[in-house]
Amino acid sequence: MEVRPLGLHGVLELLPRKFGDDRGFFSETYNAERMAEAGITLQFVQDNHSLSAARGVLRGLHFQLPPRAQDKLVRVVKGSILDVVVDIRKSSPTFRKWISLEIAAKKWNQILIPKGFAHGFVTLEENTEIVYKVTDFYSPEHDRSLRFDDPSIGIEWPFESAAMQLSDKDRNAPHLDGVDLFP
Ligand SMILES: Cc1cn([C@H]2C[C@H](O)[C@@H](COP(=O)(O)OP(=O)(O)O[C@H]3O[C@H](C)C(=O)[C@H](O)[C@H]3O)O2)c(=O)[nH]c1=O
Repeated sequence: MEVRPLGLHGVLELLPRKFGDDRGFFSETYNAERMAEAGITLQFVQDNHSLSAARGVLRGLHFQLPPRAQDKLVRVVKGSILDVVVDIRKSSPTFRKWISLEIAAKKWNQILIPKGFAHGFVTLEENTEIVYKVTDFYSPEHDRSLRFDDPSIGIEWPFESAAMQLSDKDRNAPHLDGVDLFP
């Protein structure tokens, strides 16, 4: 498995091996030993799967607060997304900084997002499906949303705001200065 550091410390792009033949392909999409060899010893407890029917569906920015914060390992099994990660740790030298990465079934890449980061994505194709592992269970009481177009973060999305489809929760999420964050 290839591991590529991205522009925020601890956020990694992972590329598992894919064995193709005339039947199709086989890939170990998660292997704890391969992860440990890369210094990643997270214990995932829940798998999630979402389908977004349209191109331009934006989900996020979401995170769970401590003590129920989640590390996430995200991949796309159909279609493609522009994945966005924001550092929301007030004491971090990269607080408010964001990075984006295209994750696509065709690229077979994944992104590892540690606790302390808000996560969101916008779909680049219709009928995009993402599957992801998390290191703590869903806790509505600790689930938080952050405004995707907060000017104090300045995320450059590939579509105009009005052209993207969001849940009411996400469309009306608070800005950074109105959300409980990580210390
Ligand atoms: C996250 C989650 C949600 N749900 C229920 C709660 C709602 O009734 C329904 C849809 O939830 P939500 O609108 O928060 O789903 P997304 O907008 O896809 O949110 C996710 O997408 C962003 C990008 C993330 O990084 C998070 O993992 C997650 O927040 O599923 C559950 O039952 N378990 C869960 O773990």
